[in-house]
Amino acid sequence: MPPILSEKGRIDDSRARLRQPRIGGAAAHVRHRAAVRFVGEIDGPPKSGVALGRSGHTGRVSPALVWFRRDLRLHDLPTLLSAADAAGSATAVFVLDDRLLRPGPRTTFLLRCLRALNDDLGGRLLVVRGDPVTVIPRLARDLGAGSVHVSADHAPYGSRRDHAVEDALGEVPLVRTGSPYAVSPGRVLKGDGSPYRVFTPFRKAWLEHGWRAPARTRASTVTWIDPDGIRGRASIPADEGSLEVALPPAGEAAARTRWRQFRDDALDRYDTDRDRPDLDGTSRLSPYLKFGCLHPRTLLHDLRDRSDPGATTLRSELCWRDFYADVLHHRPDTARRNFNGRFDDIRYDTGPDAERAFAAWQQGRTGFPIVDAGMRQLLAEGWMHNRVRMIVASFLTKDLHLPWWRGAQHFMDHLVDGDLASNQHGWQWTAGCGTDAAPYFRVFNPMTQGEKFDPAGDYVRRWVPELRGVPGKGVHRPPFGSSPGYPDPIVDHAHERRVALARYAEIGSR
Ligand SMILES: Cc1cc2nc3c(=O)[nH]c(=O)nc-3n(C[C@H](O)[C@H](O)[C@H](O)COP(=O)(O)OP(=O)(O)OC[C@H]3O[C@@H](n4cnc5c(N)ncnc54)[C@H](O)[C@@H]3O)c2cc1C
Repeated sequence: MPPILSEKGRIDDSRARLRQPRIGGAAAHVRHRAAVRFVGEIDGPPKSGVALGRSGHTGRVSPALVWFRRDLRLHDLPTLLSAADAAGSATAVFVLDDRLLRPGPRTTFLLRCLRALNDDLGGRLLVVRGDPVTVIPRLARDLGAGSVHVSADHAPYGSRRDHAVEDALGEVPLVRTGSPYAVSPGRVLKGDGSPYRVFTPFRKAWLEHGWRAPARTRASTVTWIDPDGIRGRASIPADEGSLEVALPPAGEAAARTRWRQFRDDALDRYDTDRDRPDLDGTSRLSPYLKFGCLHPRTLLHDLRDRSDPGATTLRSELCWRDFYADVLHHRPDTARRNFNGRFDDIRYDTGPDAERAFAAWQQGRTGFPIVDAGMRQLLAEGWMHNRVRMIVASFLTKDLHLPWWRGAQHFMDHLVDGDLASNQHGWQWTAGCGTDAAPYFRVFNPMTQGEKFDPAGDYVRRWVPELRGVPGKGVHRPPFGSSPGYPDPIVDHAHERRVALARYAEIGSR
């Protein structure tokens, strides 16, 4: 069954939903097969290379445009089914949108993923630079495209942009199929139609809602048009020479390899190891999920027969990702503002001392070893372990009394997986002002957190060379002045905890 289009090409999933079972239901596979049969390749043997020219389907003459954004893969990509269903051939396009491409490790990783996608498409990725609102309609016109196919973007900028593109396309429909989430934002609602604000009931409803089976797609699902000679074609920019961040290998093949490795070697222990920054205990799939080199549905499908603690915990973590996207979808203002407006009145530190403290936090020179290790890992790898993200965020907001959004901005500048929904709400959760927030009185003690989750001190010694001479877990409480080059603590944690609680009490009574 083809995607069902309503006015202006928006997908009306409600009918499709009724007919499609979820969580790997067999009928979902049948649908995918039926949808692309005229292309004749989805279940057949792979062709050598990427198919060229017309598929032989004569009923539809206009080619399609497949616009890649946060879905830089070819497997399990429903957009390809919708394009194959709509047209005999398609142009694959990516728009280098300067509003999103700030120099930094995330952009470098994205460009590497684009190169990998281009290779997977046999060099047939059309890259253009500019504002998608003008570029996409111009391309559609130039190429005589009958439809433009995308995965839906639910983030504030992306959804505004897509509505503007849709308006500028006029008669040519923008066909949204799927999204970067297992369950698209806005789908899981309470009985009264309102959104969830608390994770645990959301997860229950999310599990009951379920997700579709993976879309059976590959490069040859669509007959790709050679973009050579198309007006405005740009090349994929070269890597920044100065980048000193150690990035993971980019692209879909690397993502799938990492997933298999994690699933086969570490998933069994994930529920216990995931809080240990000294171990390689988490999947490190977040950069791939960020750019859609891998879809969470693919992972959830692989986990479908597993109810062991490791698989159950991973399913739950993937649900957090969907939850935060859902929260941001319903409350786009929370990208910049407190989810809980009561926190608008909290007092922050300002002035030169506060700025010095912020700089020390950014550079990993606070004198709190686990905080400094995390901040240095962020600068070196563009990634930080989840437990340590919580510790450094708690430290910034509750020990240094600085606003969460300053820390969130620093994270967005450096994280390869930097994602508005997960980042802003991860910060708000820790600061106490978010949905489902940690109680405001929970102030992480960086020393005891370090001793508990980095019990032998290996994580700290890896990232803070000045402390390599301090053995065992003593590294979390180095004696004052004992390690040359390493700063003494910039604040007294016990005192700052009391200050934080007093400031929370002030807003609590208003
Ligand atoms: C202050 C703060 C900021 C954060 N910023 C981001 C961000 O910008 N981008 C981002 O992807 N994650 C963010 N997270 C969530 C989490 O830290 C990362 O997703 C995780 O560390 C990525 O490593 P992993 O892939 O090995 O995770 P795993 O433990 O292997 O988890 C698998 C996947 O589940 C999802 N996931 C796991 N935990 C969370 C969570 N708490 N919230 C949302 N999704 C989760 C991620 O997609 C992750 O890749 C943030 C958390 C905090 C506390």
